Amino acid sequence: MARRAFPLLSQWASRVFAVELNGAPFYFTIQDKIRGPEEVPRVFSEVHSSNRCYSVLICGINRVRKAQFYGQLRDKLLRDLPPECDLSPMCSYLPNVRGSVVKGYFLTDNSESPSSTERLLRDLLQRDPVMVCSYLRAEEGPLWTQHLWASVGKGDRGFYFVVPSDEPQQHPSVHSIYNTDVFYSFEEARQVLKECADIIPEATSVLELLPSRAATARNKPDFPVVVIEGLDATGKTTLTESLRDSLGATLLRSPPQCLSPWRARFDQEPPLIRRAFYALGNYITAEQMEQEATNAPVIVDRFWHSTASYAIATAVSGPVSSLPAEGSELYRWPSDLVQPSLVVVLTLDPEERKRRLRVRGQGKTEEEKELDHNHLFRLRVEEAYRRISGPACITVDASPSADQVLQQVLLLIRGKCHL
Ligand SMILES: Nc1ncnc2c1ncn2[C@@H]1O[C@H](COP(=O)(O)OP(=O)(O)O)[C@@H](O)[C@H]1O
Ligand SMILES: Nc1ccn([C@@H]2O[C@H](COP(=O)(O)OP(=O)(O)O)[C@@H](O)[C@H]2O)c(=O)n1
Repeated sequence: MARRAFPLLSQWASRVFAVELNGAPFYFTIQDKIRGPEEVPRVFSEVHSSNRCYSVLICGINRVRKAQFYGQLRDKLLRDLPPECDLSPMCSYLPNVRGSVVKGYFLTDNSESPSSTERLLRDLLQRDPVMVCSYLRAEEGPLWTQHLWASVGKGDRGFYFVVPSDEPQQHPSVHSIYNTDVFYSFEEARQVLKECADIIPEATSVLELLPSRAATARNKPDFPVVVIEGLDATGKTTLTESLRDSLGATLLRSPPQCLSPWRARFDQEPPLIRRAFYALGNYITAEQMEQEATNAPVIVDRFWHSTASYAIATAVSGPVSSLPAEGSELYRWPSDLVQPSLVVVLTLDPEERKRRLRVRGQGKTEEEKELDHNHLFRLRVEEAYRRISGPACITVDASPSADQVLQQVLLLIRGKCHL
């Protein structure tokens, strides 16, 4: 077993394992002996007793490499495993220990013989930073055992009984959102791009466009800065352009225009890198906001609410209740990011939003496609929008006509920003 797995092993028996089945996590843990009648965890209860299951967890310390390898591993397993093998995302963590989450995949092999799957997994273990376990039905009784591949250390017999684990209060991914999916300072996001500059040449170009540090908020901008937020097709572009014309305002967006050549490239990257890119876009826009607000009101199409809400809603799965709890520090506005005077979030009935999407008929990001067919994801994004703390934020129903929405938002801006 790779040396990189050793830190993971030190508290192996205290770990909880979560397997994602049909968009919801199922939990199990391990014990070295059976202490009484135990149930079979849901993950295993429907697996035929003659079949095998496996987990492949990614270890190592280089976070950029691990993030990229997670996607590559999925592609490799989908390509090379026998078709009778089912693949589900999984993770393992130490309860309440931030940074203890390791990610990987859970395989259920329904083929006649496990030999080709095992050959592939042995190969992976030799070459890649992974930790592999197999799961077998115990000879007597319905219980399953977990077997760590390769010798583990003195006194460790390398197998455990698999038992159900209580559902944790927080979705396990919540523990790894901080400065991985959502960045809370300019330096944290910039550091990620620095770390990937040798494997993604475009990162250097983005780094060159960045301000030398986050713009320090001046006491009060001369003119108000108003951010318009909302899901795709809620009418942000329509509204922001009308506001610009009505108020003689400057219109900005995040990500800013200067990042356009690199956006598609970073959209292909895993969350760690993609989110750092969008986070840095906000800091570039923040600098422009500060400059422009000395001359005229500023309207901004998307800002930190989008960056944080989409990231949090993607990191967790399942219903709205799996989001970080209301009031969590994960919804806290970064202290080094300029706060707008007002944030307006446009909301729209899902059917009307779909109709507008159809009328517009443009290409969408993968995330926006996901929003379309995943009702729960849409609800999570909208709820995360609501939970973000920091600048004043008002929700506006965007279903009336474009002019009525404009008039309502103008009234709000005049009332709240004394224009
Ligand atoms: N209030 C409105 N009523 C009806 N249609 C609207 C309204 N606002 C925008 N639209 C239309 O809906 C589509 C999406 O609007 P758009 O401004 O591009 O949304 P976004 O920028 O939020 O993705 C466009 O075809 C636009 O003309
Ligand atoms: N400030 C921003 C803006 C967009 N984004 C990401 O970009 C996607 C939406 O951007 P988009 O260009 O499709 O939005 P529209 O302006 O077309 O509605 C979301 O999936 C977010 O993940 C972000 O993270 N931060």
